Amino acid sequence: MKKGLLIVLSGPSGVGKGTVCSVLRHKMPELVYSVSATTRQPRQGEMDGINYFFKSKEQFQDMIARDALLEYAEYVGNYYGTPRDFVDKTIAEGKDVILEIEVQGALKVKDKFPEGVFVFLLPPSLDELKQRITGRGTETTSVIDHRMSVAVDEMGLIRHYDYAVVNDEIDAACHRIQSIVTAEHCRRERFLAGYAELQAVIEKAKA
Ligand SMILES: Nc1ncnc2c1ncn2[C@@H]1O[C@H](COP(=O)(O)OP(=O)(O)OP(=O)(O)O)[C@@H](O)[C@H]1O
Ligand SMILES: Nc1nc2c(ncn2[C@@H]2O[C@H](COP(=O)(O)O)[C@@H](O)[C@H]2O)c(=O)[nH]1
Repeated sequence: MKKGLLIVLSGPSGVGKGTVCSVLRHKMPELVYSVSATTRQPRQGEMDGINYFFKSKEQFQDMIARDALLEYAEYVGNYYGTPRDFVDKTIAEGKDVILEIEVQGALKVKDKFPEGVFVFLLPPSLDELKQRITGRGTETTSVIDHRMSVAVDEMGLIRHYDYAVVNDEIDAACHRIQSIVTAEHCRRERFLAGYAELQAVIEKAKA
């Protein structure tokens, strides 16, 4: 069976990964979202198993020891990781999976899964990025400052990605990502049955 795509949406904190991903999931219901594990405390309204699998540090370390994570990273004082089995199983079923993860983790996925599609979401400017993190109102000033300094380092890693998408307008950013997914499917089609048939026609014409 044809395997699904692994799409990795990454970028600095506050750029809008979560927002874009949730709009994208409405626009592309066929896209399967991978729920991460984290040791961070739930924010108001977040639900276990929906937003994250909320774990204690011991539970998270046990997942690492069991090799149950495709990747994990420590980010601003907490651990975050992608459960491996869900991703493997879903892709093997031919469904496209989207991961919404930070930059260190995305680069680890790239090592293990180079055929993935790596998309870096960019803010229109650093000022706008700070306003978005601050405006969300979920972090203290010191965490915001820490996330901003990490963001600047992360942007230097954009060259490792396949695509850069500016999140100026949510719908426009989603549209760009939809186009990328469509293009990647078309790119992979060239190795499938139609391509083999085309080769046979070319060989026959040449004979
Ligand atoms: N295109 C946009 N224009 C204006 N505001 C936006 C846009 N995209 C997202 N936002 C706002 O920016 C804030 C941060 O967005 P979001 O939480 O999705 O970012 P994130 O990249 O997932 O952050 P984190 O990595 O910290 O979880 C939110 O308040 C969101 O409503
Ligand atoms: N490496 C990973 N990063 C992840 C994962 N799940 C989420 N994240 C990223 O962590 C930061 C902080 O998230 P927040 O919910 O505390 O704001 C953000 O950049 C997420 O994209 C994961 O499984 N692995």
